[in-house]
Amino acid sequence: MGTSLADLAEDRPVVDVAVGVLIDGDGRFLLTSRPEGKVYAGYWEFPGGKLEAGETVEQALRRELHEELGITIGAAVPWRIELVDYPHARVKLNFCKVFAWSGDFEMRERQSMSWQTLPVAEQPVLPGTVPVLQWFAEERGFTGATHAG
Ligand SMILES: Nc1nc2c([nH]c(=O)n2[C@H]2C[C@H](O)[C@@H](COP(=O)(O)OP(=O)(O)OP(=O)(O)O)O2)c(=O)[nH]1
Repeated sequence: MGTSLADLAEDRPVVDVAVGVLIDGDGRFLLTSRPEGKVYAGYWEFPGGKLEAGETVEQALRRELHEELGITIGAAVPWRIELVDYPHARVKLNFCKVFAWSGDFEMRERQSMSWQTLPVAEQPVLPGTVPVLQWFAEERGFTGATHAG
């Protein structure tokens, strides 16, 4: 039996990522654009980043959102997990809802931020972000396209 490309893809290590879905008092959620110099630069996503050794998802999320946005989050409520195979990596996205934070938003990586509801007006949206919009649609009884393009 030979090894197919698919088998090799399955063997790629999984990179754990903590992703924050910040929701404000009006039910809007925060999207940020990926900074220059990263893969998918300019694409809109939920803020977050990779876990460092020994970190829990919540710890990584608290660190990343402080580093990237200057805020300190309260509790991170685990929502859903998604596995995405990109050409550059195989990522496990640990999405958490966040309803409380303190501090003023600062775009420390010169990214942009945008509070959105459905349908999302910003584009392009990162492929790994699209399912989250669908989960919101299901939760909120929203029908129709969740985002442009
Ligand atoms: N933050 C975030 N990442 C996402 C989302 N959807 C999605 O597929 N990803 C992917 C893109 C990247 O492959 C990975 C996150 O890695 P990253 O490069 O942003 O993480 P990082 O800030 O730790 O980056 P670095 O230190 O390596 O520069 O997860 C999302 O909604 N938010």
